[in-house]
Amino acid sequence: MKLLEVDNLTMMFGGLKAVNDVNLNIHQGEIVSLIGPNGAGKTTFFNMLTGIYKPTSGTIQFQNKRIDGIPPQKIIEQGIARTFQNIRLFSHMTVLENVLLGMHSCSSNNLLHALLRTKKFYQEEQENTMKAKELLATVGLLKKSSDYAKNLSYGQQRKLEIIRALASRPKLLLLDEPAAGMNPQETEDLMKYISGLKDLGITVLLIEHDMKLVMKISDRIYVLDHGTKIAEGEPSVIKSNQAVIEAYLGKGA
Ligand SMILES: Nc1ncnc2c1ncn2[C@@H]1O[C@H](COP(=O)(O)OP(=O)(O)OP(=O)(O)O)[C@@H](O)[C@H]1O
Repeated sequence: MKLLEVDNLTMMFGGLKAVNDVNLNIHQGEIVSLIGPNGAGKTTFFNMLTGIYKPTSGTIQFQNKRIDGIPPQKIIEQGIARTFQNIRLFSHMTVLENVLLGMHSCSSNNLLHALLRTKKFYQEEQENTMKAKELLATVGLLKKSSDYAKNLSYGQQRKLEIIRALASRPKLLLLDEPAAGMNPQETEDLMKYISGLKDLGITVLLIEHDMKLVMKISDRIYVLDHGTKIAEGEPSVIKSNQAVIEAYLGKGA
């Protein structure tokens, strides 16, 4: 089943076509990577998928419903969550609180229940805490639940970002350079973790510069260069694609 279908997506900033007429689709259960040199338009593409930017033209359908141009919060509610290139945790809150915040973005607990501190509110808080702890355990962060997010190592903060995104129970998880700044062992662990998300029914779209990781983990890869899609296919095909090699290494490569 097609989970995400993007047709002719374009984003202009003044005269600059940051994303130029891009088509992309993702099937349920796939791990798809979006790669390309610096400035290729990858993050702009994510920003359109998550409602931060309204596309200049083109359409985005998620589970057969148009989502282009709708606000970020509504997109989370539809089942798309993301992490950011620059870590965006609440550094003066605990690890557990950061995950709970991710949950509240999809919680049925409305303001009234929270204000009145109803029984329903407490029940839901308890359930959320349990689920948050279960999620933290999957990346070895349970014992850090009460630590401030700012006191985690860089690799741990990246993991926490992923857990916070997963807390909203997404069907599609967008990861923007999750391995940036990680050491080789942390990257290896992360790769296994992302692969494991498939078994939980989570589909992944990944922006990543670590080519070893991308080639190992991806079912399919899309390549952007200067906003335009220059290649798509399985890792073995992308590896030997001349346009891709030139985009990364320059003409004559
Ligand atoms: N808000 C904006 N206003 C103007 N130009 C922008 C804006 N956001 C991005 N751009 C430009 O759009 C182009 C694509 O940028 P984008 O950040 O999407 O690339 P990227 O592939 O994610 O790059 P990187 O790998 O370096 O993160 C760049 O030329 C960038 O300067």
